[in-house]
Parts: sequence; structure tokens; C-alpha cells
Amino acid sequence: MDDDKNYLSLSKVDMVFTGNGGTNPVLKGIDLDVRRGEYISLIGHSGCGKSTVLNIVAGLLEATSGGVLLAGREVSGPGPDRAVVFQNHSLLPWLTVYQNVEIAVDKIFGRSRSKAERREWILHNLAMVNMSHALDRLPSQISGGMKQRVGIARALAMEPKVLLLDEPFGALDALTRAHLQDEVIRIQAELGNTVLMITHDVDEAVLMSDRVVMMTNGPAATIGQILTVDLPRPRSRIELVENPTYNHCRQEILSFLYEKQRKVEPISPARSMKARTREPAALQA
Ligand SMILES: Nc1ncnc2c1ncn2[C@@H]1O[C@H](COP(=O)(O)OP(=O)(O)OP(=O)(O)O)[C@@H](O)[C@H]1O
Repeated sequence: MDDDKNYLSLSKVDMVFTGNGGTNPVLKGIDLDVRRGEYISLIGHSGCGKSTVLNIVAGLLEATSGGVLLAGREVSGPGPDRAVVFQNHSLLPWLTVYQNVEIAVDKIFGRSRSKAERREWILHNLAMVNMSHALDRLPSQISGGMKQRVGIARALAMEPKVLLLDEPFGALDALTRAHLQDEVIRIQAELGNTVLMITHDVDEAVLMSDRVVMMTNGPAATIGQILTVDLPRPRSRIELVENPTYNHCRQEILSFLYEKQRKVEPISPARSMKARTREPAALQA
């Protein structure tokens, strides 16, 4: 049972980027235990390091210190047990909808499942995201929302232990976003996926998550607060509007982001320098 509680564990994760003769301490002491089947959202101001956290879990970046355990095994690189869906759908443009899922399924199940089983599995996952009608279309022939659906189907078809969603609905219009959120909620209820999702959207975080992890501003960002969303499922976005727990959760996140971690944009060095040197510059001209 304990394994299920700490299914995904980030422990003492620090990340320092080096380059251009300097160092950039982005993350400091990230500790997080995610339960199997839990839906976690990561929220924080732009540039605080959310994608860096996700990329470390994905194995695309190596933490400077600390580490990640998934189902008891250390993450040491990318692997099929972690599927990532990015904001800007990453479909291969020369492959059809079907083939974009097929390429992942063949890679993972090419040896363990027959051709017919794989075909059935691809069709099943595309049906799950309501894309059965567009199997032979190319990415250029479908909308942004549909592309995102195919990306989600491809990720689900890999049967990953963890689904990593990097602002998966960020580039979509409000209505498409709501539809797709509802679909992911339904699929998660059906499959019980463990999900780590980055979002900038407070309502999306509360609607979808079991817990919302709030990150402090960088440099050396860390987890500032974790909010448990104590709302029963299935959740209806319409009914939630008047739900006091829902509104309390929204309030907590808004207060964290806009009061406790209020982001004051510095004047860019170029502008402040220009302001200070205006006279000499004018004289030189
Ligand atoms: N590969 C990299 N090399 C150097 N610096 C990086 C790298 N990736 C990210 N950074 C820096 O780390 C910091 C955090 O970036 P990150 O993309 O993780 O933030 P974020 O919270 O996801 O931002 P946003 O919400 O705007 O997408 C930024 O200062 C960024 O410039």
C-alpha cells in the first residue's frame, strides 16, 4: 500500500543551469510524493520552473542533485513509462492520425502484441478521445483541439505509469479547452492514470486535480503550498461554480499567486540603462 502512496517521488530536487559564464539556480529542494492514480497540478508564475520539474520527471533533464523514483525505480532518462503531452501538439506532420498513434504503439508493443491486437488498441485509444472519424487525416487537416486529442490518445496508448501534461490545453480556445478537460477527466476516472499537469489556469487546476502544488517564484523556486481539492467526483463545472469548497480552493490559489507570491516584473536592464544614460547618449548623437 505504501508503494501506492509514494508511486512517484521527487526528493530534494535541485536544478542549476550553467552557461554563458553564469549559473541559474532554478529549483531548490523540491519534495513531492504522488499517490498512484492521483491527479496533480503544478501551478506558479511564468518562468518559476514548472517545465523544468516536468522535464526532470520525464527524464529529459537530469537534476543537479536529488532524484525521482517511479514505482520504486530511479528515473535516469526518458522511458515509455512516462508519456508527455506538450502544449504544442507534437504530431509528425507526414503521418495520419492513425499512424501517429501507431508509431508509438508499435515501438512499445511491437513484440508483445500481434498486429491485429495493436490495431484494435490504436482504434480504442482514438475512440476514447473521439477521433475515430478522422483516422486518415493528416495533422494539417485537423484543428488544434483535434491534434491535442491525438497527442493524448498517443500518450494513453503507451500505457504509461505517469502521464505528464505540459499545459495541454493552453493553446486552445475556451470552448475546446472545456471539452477536452471534460474528456481527460472522464478518461482519468475510467483508467485511474497518475497525472502531473502544468497549468496557468486556476479553474482548470481546481476542476481537474486531487491536489494543486503551488510553486514559489524563482530563482531557486520550491513548493510553497499544496492544496488538497476535497471535492467529490465526478465534478460538474456548472455545479461547481456555486460550491463553497470550490470557491475556497480558487481563493487559496489566487491568494498564493497574487498576494504571497506576487510577481513584480523588474524593469528590463536595457530600459533602465537607457533611462540612466539618455543624456550622454543624446550628447554623443
Ligand atoms: N535547458 C535550459 N537551459 C538553461 N536554462 C533553462 C533551461 N530550461 C529552462 N531554463 C530556465 O529555467 C527557468 C525556468 O524555466 P521553466 O521553463 O521551467 O519555467 P516555467 O515555470 O515552466 O515557465 P512558463 O510558465 O513560462 O512555461 C527559466 O529561467 C529558464 O530560462
